Amino acid sequence: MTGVDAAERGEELVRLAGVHFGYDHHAVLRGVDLSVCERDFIGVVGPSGSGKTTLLRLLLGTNKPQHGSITRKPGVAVGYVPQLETVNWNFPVTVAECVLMARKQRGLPWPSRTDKADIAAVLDRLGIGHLANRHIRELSGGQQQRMFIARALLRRPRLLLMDEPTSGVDVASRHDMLHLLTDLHAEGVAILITTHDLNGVASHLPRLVAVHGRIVAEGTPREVITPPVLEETFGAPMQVLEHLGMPVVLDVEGNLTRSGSS
Ligand SMILES: Nc1ncnc2c1ncn2[C@@H]1O[C@H](COP(=O)(O)OP(=O)(O)OP(=O)(O)O)[C@@H](O)[C@H]1O
Repeated sequence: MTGVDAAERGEELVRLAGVHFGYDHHAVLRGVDLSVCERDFIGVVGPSGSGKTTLLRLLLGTNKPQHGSITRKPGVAVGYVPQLETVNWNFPVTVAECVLMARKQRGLPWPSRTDKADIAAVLDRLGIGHLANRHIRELSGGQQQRMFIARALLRRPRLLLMDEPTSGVDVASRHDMLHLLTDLHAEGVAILITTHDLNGVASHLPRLVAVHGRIVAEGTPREVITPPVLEETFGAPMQVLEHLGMPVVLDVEGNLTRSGSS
């Protein structure tokens, strides 16, 4: 990092250096150098299958690098919010029970009084306190997303990793989600999300990482949302205009695009 970056971004929480990772010897990410710092709010963009979720799991620690190293600041709790499509919604649990899973390592199958109070507080904070006893399947997509954020927050994370927090929700819910994440960031939580939405989400974030089997570019939206970087990342030519000081991505026909894959 440059001196300016280091001052603005704060101390490093996790650093990947020369990381390679693949499934069954099929390489997914190669030569990844990436730092996530205490004041970061990062969006990871790239087409489907480019390695975004794999990168999140490396940062979380559930994927171990085959080459290279991952250094973590000791004692940093990391919260993870999965992509909703990957969740088994038939699992017979209520919202409160699902959130309590964040504390399962404490060994008790039932919640303590402190657990109950903490769960109620975090669900209220996320505006879903009234849904605590509902089955998880009965929630809307936006509410399910909030439930997983509640579960992640119960661990009091310094770093929150979220896979596609705005996919499949309407514009108002997307707006609410970005507000919530901005508030958490202002409270001192470092945030890294993946997104396919270049115009609605990525261009509003302070820092972006473009991924396609490797890190193609990293920096501010103005540095990353450029025709050469987008073409290298998404494999398709795109135009970039500027509107109210922010980049706006259009496909070759001049239509607004959510990502290179749509
Ligand atoms: N558990 C797994 N076993 C084998 N291959 C996997 C596994 N998870 C992911 N892959 C493969 O690794 C590649 C990268 O997947 P990853 O989920 O990281 O991509 P992504 O950028 O998050 O995609 P999307 O935007 O569709 O969520 C893909 O080719 C995928 O099929």
